[in-house]
Amino acid sequence: MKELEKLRQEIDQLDRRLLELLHRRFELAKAIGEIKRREGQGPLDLSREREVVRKLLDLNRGAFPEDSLRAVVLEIINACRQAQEPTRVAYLGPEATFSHMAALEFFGHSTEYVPLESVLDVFEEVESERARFGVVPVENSIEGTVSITLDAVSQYRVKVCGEVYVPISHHLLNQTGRKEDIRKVLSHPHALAQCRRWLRKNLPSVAVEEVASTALAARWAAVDPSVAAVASPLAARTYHLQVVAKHIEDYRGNVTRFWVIGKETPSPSGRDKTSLFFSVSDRPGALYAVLRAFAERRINLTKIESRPAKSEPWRYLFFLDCEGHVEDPGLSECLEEVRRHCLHLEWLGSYPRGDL
Ligand SMILES: O=C(O)C(=O)C[C@]1(C(=O)O)C=C[C@@H](O)C=C1
Repeated sequence: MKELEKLRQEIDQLDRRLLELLHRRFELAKAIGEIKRREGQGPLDLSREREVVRKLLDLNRGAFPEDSLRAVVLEIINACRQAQEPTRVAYLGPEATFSHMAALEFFGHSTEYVPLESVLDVFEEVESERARFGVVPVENSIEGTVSITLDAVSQYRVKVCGEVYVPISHHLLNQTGRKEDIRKVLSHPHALAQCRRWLRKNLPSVAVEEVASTALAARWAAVDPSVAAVASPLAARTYHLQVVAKHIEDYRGNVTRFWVIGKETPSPSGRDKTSLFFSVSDRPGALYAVLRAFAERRINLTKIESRPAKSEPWRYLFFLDCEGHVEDPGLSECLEEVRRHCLHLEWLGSYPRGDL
């Protein structure tokens, strides 16, 4: 037998074994689902999921690429969780936005997705429990905070229960893949801003127009041959577009952080983050007293940002993210002290940290 045939036979045998193992894993997850239902627990245990992924990544000594291993394992867990209870997830649509990519990364392909028109629609869908989770952008490494998300999280009765980082890379897409056919370029203002130099250099006389999302631009390009969209590779696949040019952003290392919002709190995973917001009285040292409480306990802050309180001019809400889980004794004691220095303090959630 030829060597190639022999190797293929071995792969076929291994694939059959993988399939058997997948079925067995699926049955075990269903049995766990039954126990959770009897005990009145929801199917999702984000901390356990992160632990399963981390254990396998730690064990990975072979040549199989880490990114691919992570994607395969997450997809298997997602299918098992979906078998326990179908999960409806809302995201900032339309299909093929970066929020959609974040949702797919977190919840996999076997989940029921609801694309919605605005960030507030996603919050409303989750608050009213029409969707169990929502995925919204919170911060971009170049453009900064998505203020509508911070404002909404302080107003709606939802919690932050996860985070996902998605590398942002823009492609120029149209129906033919030919630059000469382009009369107009459409995209979201952030995407256009991130590709401004490239567009000016490579398409100097072509009109550039802003639309509500990169995915909407791709939808336009799919029906108008004179239009090109600045959008994601997922948009190219979803709307059957050709790539005119890849990675046209002016800055590399562009990443967006997304929040997963819902009504549950993952248990501590050992690698968590906590988000909160607070207001302090208008006097010297008020903010310092809050920050000192974290500093004295050596609790690392990963972000702090102020937003107008809106109830009164020149009053602010401070949004803060720190390392740790609200159930960690050090952090819970810290928050007790912080509360004494604040006019108002609200905990927004503790969740496993996303992988950068
Ligand atoms: O361990 C559990 O609690 C399970 O339900 C199994 C499992 C998995 O497939 O590994 C599935 C869903 C949960 O979110 C966590 C893990």
